[in-house]
Amino acid sequence: MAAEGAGLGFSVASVVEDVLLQQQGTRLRDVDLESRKAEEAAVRRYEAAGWLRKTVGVVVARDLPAEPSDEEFRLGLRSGIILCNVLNKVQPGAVPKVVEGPCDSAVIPDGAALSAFQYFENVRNFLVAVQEMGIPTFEASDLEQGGKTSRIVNCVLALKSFGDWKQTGGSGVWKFGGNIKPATSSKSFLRKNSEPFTNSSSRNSSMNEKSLSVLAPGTDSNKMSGSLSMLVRAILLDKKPEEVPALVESVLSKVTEEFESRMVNQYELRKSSPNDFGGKNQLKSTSNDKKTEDKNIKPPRKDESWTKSSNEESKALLQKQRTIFDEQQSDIEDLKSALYATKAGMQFMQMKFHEEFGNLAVHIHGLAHAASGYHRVLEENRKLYNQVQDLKGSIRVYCRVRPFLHGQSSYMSTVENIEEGTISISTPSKYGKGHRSFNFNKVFGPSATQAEVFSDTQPLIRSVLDGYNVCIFAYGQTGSGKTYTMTGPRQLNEQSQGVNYRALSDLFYLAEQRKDTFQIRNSSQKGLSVPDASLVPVASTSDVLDLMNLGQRNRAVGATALNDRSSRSHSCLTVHVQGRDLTSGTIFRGCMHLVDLAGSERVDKSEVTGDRLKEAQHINKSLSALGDVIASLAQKNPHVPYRNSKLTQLLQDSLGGQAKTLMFVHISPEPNALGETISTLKFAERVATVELGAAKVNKDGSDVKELKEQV
Ligand SMILES: Nc1ncnc2c1ncn2[C@@H]1O[C@H](COP(=O)(O)OP(=O)(O)OP(=O)(O)O)[C@@H](O)[C@H]1O
Repeated sequence: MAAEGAGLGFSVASVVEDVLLQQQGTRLRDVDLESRKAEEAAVRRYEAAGWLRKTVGVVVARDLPAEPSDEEFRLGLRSGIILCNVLNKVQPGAVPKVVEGPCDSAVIPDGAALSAFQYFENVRNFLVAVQEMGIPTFEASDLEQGGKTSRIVNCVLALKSFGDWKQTGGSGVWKFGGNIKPATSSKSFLRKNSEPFTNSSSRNSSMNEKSLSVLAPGTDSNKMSGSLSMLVRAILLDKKPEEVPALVESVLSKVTEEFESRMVNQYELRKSSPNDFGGKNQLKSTSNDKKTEDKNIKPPRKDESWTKSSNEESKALLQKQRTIFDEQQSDIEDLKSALYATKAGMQFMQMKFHEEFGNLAVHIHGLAHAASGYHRVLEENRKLYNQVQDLKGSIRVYCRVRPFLHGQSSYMSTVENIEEGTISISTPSKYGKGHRSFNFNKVFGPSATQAEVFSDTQPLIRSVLDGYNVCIFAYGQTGSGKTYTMTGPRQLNEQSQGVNYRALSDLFYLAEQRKDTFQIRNSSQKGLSVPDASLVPVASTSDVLDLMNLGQRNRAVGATALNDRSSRSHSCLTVHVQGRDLTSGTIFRGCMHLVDLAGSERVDKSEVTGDRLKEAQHINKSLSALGDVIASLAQKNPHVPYRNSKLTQLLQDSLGGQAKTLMFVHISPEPNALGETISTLKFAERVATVELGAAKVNKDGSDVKELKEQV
């Protein structure tokens, strides 16, 4: 087998030869073999020399004999002049300038050194040129003594083959096969230019032995096969048959080892000289051994394709990374601008916030100022309001006439006339029919509604929240309508509700209205002056009414001649109120007494005896004491007899001072009650006269009217 890996730069045959030579040592000096090899080498050398002489002419090739020895061949070509000239003949212009040495005409003695200039220029230029052409080269040192002439011969014969190919028209692909042993030195020559054929991809394919023998007949392929056979025969000649397998195995092992070593060297060389990769592969030896070809060629192909795909992958990867980088860069820019926008927005918001905050502070300041002004006005209003109430009198007496009850319509009423604050009563006299008039703050006739009766009372409820004490009580003989005025009939509805409901309703309503400025709660600072009385916190009108019903159930009730459901005791409900002005912190305390007195009839009229008589006497006593207190207050007496009865003690804080007292005096229209009616009216008028007298200066209403308008 004489296959060559042209692209690898060494031949399998040469490897085998080297190994065999090493293996056999002196045995290879077999005379026959040596002579045969020498003969073959000489034939090739002569062929090369003959072609050189013929191509460059005898003048130029004067130093090269037609059949030179190894030394003569080396010395003849050592100046590089013949080589450059022959190359220019084959490939014109391949070596642009051939240096003709000064002693080119002189016979160069053996071993004499050429000028460095010639050596460097000519040989270098030649080697570079043939390398570019893809022709197997040799080492410059091969031209020196001890160099391998066979490689120079190979190069020349390859050049000859190329020249022949060109002379035949240069069609197709030039192929060269031979026992080429190109230089394996790390020294590489740069190509000055490139020939079209060297770029042919087909040049990268190795040739098979058939094409080699056809295109390069007579070259050393067949000879090498013969040479190897001879070598093998020589090695095995003196061996015993049993030694042969081990020897063959040893040789093959060595061959494999050497081959692999050279392969590795070749790869390393290519790796270190990537630019020469194509160039070194330009010259393709042929081989019939397809397997060997694949074995030799595939690795560099793989290497090349791998490098190519690796480069492509790297490029793709790089491109991808660049794209990602660009995208990220763009995202960063977007984020940056969003950040700036947000920042600007925040700053704007902050500025606006400060602005709004400043405006708010100004508004709050204004509101605070207005609020304090409002409270000043409110306080003023409160004072004026209560001043009006004072001018209206601290003790006000109202008279109410009960209508005839069912079945009494045939009676003549004792009430002759009612005119705002004056009531006229018919009185029998010795001289015929007479009448008597009584003056009060107001007189309500039989047809007056509960709402009308309460209308004058309502303003005083506000005074309770302003810290005034108010006492409302009903006075009159039994059955005259006291309970009706204070509570209402048995069948209650919104219209028939009495003073108690309305007063309490207003009180809680006003308290609810003032809750933002006043904190209002019921309280009792001084304690209760009535034993067994209880103080219960309440939050609404219904709470109070529940308590009133409880008290009503405990109230002594009995049938009398004048009222089948007569109240035989006083009913007193007191509501304590404490308010605090949330702005000024001022605390107001007020209370309201709602009193339904027991009947004021005379004992004889009510036809009571025994315990009832005692009861009536107690009632009369307390009412009498009340009359005395009120009379004392009205007359501005320095001493007011509060302690004469439990009733007056209970009402002490609401009778006198700044307290407002409202007395509803009730009379019955029946003639048989005339005596009690006159008696009641006389008592009531006594209370009212002093107040009315004080108020008379304002009777025309100018001052009161003016104050009302201010409020
Ligand atoms: N203004 C009025 N309109 C209609 N009915 C009335 C009026 N005033 C009183 N009455 C009725 O007259 C009756 C007696 O009234 P009431 O019980 O209120 O008298 P009183 O003064 O409270 O009696 P006593 O002192 O005995 O408790 C009741 O049936 C009541 O409904």
